[in-house]
Amino acid sequence: MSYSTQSLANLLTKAIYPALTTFAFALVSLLALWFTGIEDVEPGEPPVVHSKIPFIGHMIGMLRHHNNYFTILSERYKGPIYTVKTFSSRIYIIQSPELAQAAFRQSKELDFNTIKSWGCRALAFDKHGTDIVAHKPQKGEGSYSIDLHQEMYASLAQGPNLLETNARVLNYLAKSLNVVQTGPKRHQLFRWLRDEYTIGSAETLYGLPNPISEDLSLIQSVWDFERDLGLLILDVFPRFTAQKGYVGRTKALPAFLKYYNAGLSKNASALVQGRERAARAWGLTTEEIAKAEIAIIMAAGTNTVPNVFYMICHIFSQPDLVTSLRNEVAKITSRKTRDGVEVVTLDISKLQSHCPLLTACFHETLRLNKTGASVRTVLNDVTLENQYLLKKGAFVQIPTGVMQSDSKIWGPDAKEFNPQRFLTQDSLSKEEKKAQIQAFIPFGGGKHLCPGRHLAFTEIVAFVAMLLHGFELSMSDGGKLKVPPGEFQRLGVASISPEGDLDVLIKRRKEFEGVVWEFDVGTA
Ligand code: HEM
Repeated sequence: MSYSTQSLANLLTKAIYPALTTFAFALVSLLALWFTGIEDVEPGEPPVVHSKIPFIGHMIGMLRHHNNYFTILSERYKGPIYTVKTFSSRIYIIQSPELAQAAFRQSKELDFNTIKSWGCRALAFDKHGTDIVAHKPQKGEGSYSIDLHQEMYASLAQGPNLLETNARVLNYLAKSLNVVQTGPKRHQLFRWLRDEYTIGSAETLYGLPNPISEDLSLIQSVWDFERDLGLLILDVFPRFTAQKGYVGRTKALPAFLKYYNAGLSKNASALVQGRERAARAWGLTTEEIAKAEIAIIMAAGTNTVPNVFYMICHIFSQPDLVTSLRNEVAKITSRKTRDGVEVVTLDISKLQSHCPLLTACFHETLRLNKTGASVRTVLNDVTLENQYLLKKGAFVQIPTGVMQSDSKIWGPDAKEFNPQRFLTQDSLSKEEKKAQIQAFIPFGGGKHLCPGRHLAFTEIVAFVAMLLHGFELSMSDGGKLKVPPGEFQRLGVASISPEGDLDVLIKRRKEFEGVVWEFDVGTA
């Protein structure tokens, strides 16, 4: 044997063979653990649900199926909670309504702020702003996120501020119906609602003038930002990977900056003024305040519009339902002549008490259409309901769509639109009723339950009530409205939008030609 052959043999025996053997042993052990299901989860942690491809399978599944991946997994695993492992990180997926509510209650250990601080990447915050948002206060200490939470929840809670906000948005929506006169108006329904609600929300939240009223092309920017939100949070070359969202946020910034620099926020709603107060108190700059606002105009519109769209489609595709609802709505409207003009007023304070079927249609739309998930991070090891160990650093995910369409909870017609289910809950057993109440989570839950839920109810239900009372809606060929299929549910999207738009005709009902519509929002 020559010297070089000898040293190669030495190298193989001394270094490469042992390394290869160790590697092969590790691989076989990992695969054995994989196939026996005993991966490195601790006793007490929820059971692991495997992907078909070891290690990277769940990652591929999420990239391929986005939100639908959790529906696919729920068909394979029916238990109350399970663990999904991707490399070294774990996600606990909750499928039981009772555990979901328990998780919402654990707001100290199961934290929402970490997720929110990721939003800083989507908003292109630098280190200064991110540090202020992400700061975790010690016991007894204050923070920006605590103050912001207080300001937002106080401004949108039932009371004078909310009445004022309701009045602003409904005044705008009444205007958009008053322009529909005797002849039918043709609209792409989703596009029309998207534009009217985005302009209306901007007027409501920021007053006049505001960045959107000054440049209507920013409506598209807000919706592009929402579409690319997941990719903007990932923040990997967003200029190329999330082109439209990137351009949208880049365009919105100077417009909001101009608004704040001109002192126009003195006209804003209590919500926007409260956000600014908290931001300035904790040292965020005007540029950072302006950067953040695209997220608020997005939060106000991107759930509202798909839900008002599908509520209208479900209702106007069923003529019998339209008749029943018109009877309800007629009870909360009045007609008077004022200064020679006939005015029809809808009293929104009576919506819930006098329109139970309409309210049930709202809930049923949210049940079918609100997807996405509430996500939390585990700050410290915690045991949920004295049973399931959740490890520090993991994620908890509560998939709304899975919970709200589970036939074990909602019955065999769980995938169908049936508003009656919300009117007949009292006839269910105590356990069945409790499961439905706990599984209905369109607005999330616990400390972070959506603060905009009262506003959302009013702006959606009052608008649909007026549309029912005073207008006919049909497809452009005169046929009754269709319910179009929903589009692919991208990760990060919270409510399902339609795959395409609906070409519709809107016209006044004969008996309401020439009247002026208005909403009575009540007084504090
Ligand atoms: C149908 C309409 C709406 C739906 C379905 C909806 C749903 C949600 C959900 C699921 C969350 C997260 C809760 C959690 O993870 O537990 C949330 C948070 C939030 N929503 Fe809404 N929302 C709607 C309308 C609105 C409106 C009109 C506003 C008004 C500005 C708004 C403002 C917010 C804000 C500021 C948060 C963050 C709360 C926090 O930081 O703790 N939402 N919403």
